[in-house]
Amino acid sequence: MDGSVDGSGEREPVARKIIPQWSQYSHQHHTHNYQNGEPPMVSQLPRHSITTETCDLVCKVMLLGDSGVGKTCLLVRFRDNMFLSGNFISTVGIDFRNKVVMVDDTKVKLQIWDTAGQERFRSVTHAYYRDAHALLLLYDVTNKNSFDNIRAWLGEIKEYAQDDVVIMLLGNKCDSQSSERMVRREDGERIARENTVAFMETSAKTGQNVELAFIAIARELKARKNGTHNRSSFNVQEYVREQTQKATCSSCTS
Ligand SMILES: Nc1nc2c(ncn2[C@@H]2O[C@H](COP(=O)(O)OP(=O)(O)OP(=O)(O)O)[C@@H](O)[C@H]2O)c(=O)[nH]1
Ligand SMILES: [Mg+2]
Repeated sequence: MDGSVDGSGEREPVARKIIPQWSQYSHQHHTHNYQNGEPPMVSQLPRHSITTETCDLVCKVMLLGDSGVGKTCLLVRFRDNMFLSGNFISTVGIDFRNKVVMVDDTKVKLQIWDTAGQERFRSVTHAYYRDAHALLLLYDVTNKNSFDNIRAWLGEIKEYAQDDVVIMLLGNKCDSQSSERMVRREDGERIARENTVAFMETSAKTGQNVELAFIAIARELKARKNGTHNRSSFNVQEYVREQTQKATCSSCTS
């Protein structure tokens, strides 16, 4: 992998100063608590307050998908390299974490917004789509319904997000036993192809492809920023395909 840099436990200072009660999850305490028990209003959120600090690029990435598909776990795996096993505590409203990654010589800050998959929070999360540079749309390979809902999610994205938003479809929980699997990899590939979005299967539990998903997004956004985004220079779908094939090949030979 190309040098992902963890913030080494460094907390995101600007956001935390503004609303220190946020983002209180940890391995033992996986909760999403908001002031007065309510998700914050859009205007209270720090998205415009996050400075670029010493980063060359700041990208806003949103995690979307049905409740229980593993959005929070994916974020925690990426940010803290941990897996939140045990009781499932559904996200309330929206939450975020920052992580800085290196893409070649560029320091990219990913501001990752973890949304609640539950229907009742949809109107809260819709308000954030328009500012997102990239969307990671998850389904759970052991939950057919979460896959069937992908078309509806893509419809919402079309309605609320920017036209040029980068979308990546992720079939999460690919660590699951084959008897539990309800969605074949080919089905994920097909719907991604039909909608011209990148695709891979991930596991927040084992970490498989988690870093790759975020790094691919960072690479794509960097290429766009540099104005080098055209078919010949960088294509996120091809990049993901190549990288996942490489990973498969090396695990076959090892
Ligand atoms: N086996 C397996 N279980 C996972 C994986 N990712 C998440 N889970 C489990 O799935 C459940 C839901 O995970 P969450 O990350 O909280 O789901 P979510 O998408 O954030 O759900 P909402 O916050 O309600 O939208 C938890 O019990 C996790 O332990 C995975 O990759 N593999
Ligand atoms: Mg969650």
